[in-house]
Amino acid sequence: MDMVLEADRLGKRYGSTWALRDCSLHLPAGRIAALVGPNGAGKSTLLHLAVGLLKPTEGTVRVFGRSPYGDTDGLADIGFVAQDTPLYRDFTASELVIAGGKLNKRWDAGLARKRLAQLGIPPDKPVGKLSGGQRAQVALALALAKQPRLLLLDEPVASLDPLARREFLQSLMGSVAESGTTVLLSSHLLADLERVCDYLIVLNASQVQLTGAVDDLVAEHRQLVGPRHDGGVIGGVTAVIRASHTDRQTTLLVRTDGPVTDPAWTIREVSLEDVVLAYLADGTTQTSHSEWGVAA
Ligand SMILES: Nc1ncnc2c1ncn2[C@@H]1O[C@H](COP(=O)(O)OP(=O)(O)OP(=O)(O)O)[C@@H](O)[C@H]1O
Repeated sequence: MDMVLEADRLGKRYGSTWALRDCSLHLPAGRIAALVGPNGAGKSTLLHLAVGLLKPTEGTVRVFGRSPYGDTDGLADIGFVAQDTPLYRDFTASELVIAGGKLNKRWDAGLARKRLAQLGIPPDKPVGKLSGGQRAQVALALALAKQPRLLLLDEPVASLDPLARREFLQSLMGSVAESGTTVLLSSHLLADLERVCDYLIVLNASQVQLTGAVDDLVAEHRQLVGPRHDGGVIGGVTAVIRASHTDRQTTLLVRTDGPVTDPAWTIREVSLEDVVLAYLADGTTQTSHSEWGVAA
């Protein structure tokens, strides 16, 4: 399997604060990957390291096998839309399309103009006077015109209303399906991500909590509900990710490696959102594996 992005024990420190620590992950080619985590988890830091805007403090990151920091040639393959879609606000969309052609070796100005026309975005109005949603679409059109092999988007839909979000994500999916571009997209909007992403990276407090193909992750996790249970081996369960109790009942979100056959438990399938929220739960609700004597 071709890997587009590989991080090995990657870390970035600002003064005494680790923004990202011990981050090891890979992103296979052709995926649309969701990068999720609470505020301050390290998502933007990971994206900035991947595009070469930051130098790792420790460990390595490789994009298409190259170390991005200082590698200006490698930039031709990477499209990046930073948080809040920074654009030159006095420029019109048409002017930005022309400027992009002068700054990039590979540039499909026709594609950008066609996208903007399809979306009804006025080409001759300064982008600073467009709506937030229109600006996000201009930024995406410019990033796609670059024909990147990897597209990094930092919270691209944060400022959009639900309809604009849906349109934005649909147009993104349509474009990358045609081109085969790999996408890594950070967002807090789990329901949106569940619709468009087939790969997941969960960061929390500067560390990777979970990574893998969405279908596999959803299939491997289950919710168990049963009589109050304060620990012990459960056959088929490799990890208890989250446990909550009432006086009589215990609810667990677990990772499995086979069927859970104990009839004491009612077993339910989970959504991607259930899985992500369980991994993001704080230490007071997360249960260590040893406490549960998890079955090997
Ligand atoms: N330039 C900087 N100087 C000092 N600390 C920074 C800097 N940039 C980020 N940090 C810190 O690094 C940590 C990770 O920040 P980062 O912006 O990567 O998080 P994030 O997951 O993108 O957050 P958000 O969802 O709020 O955008 C935070 O604790 C943040 O305060």
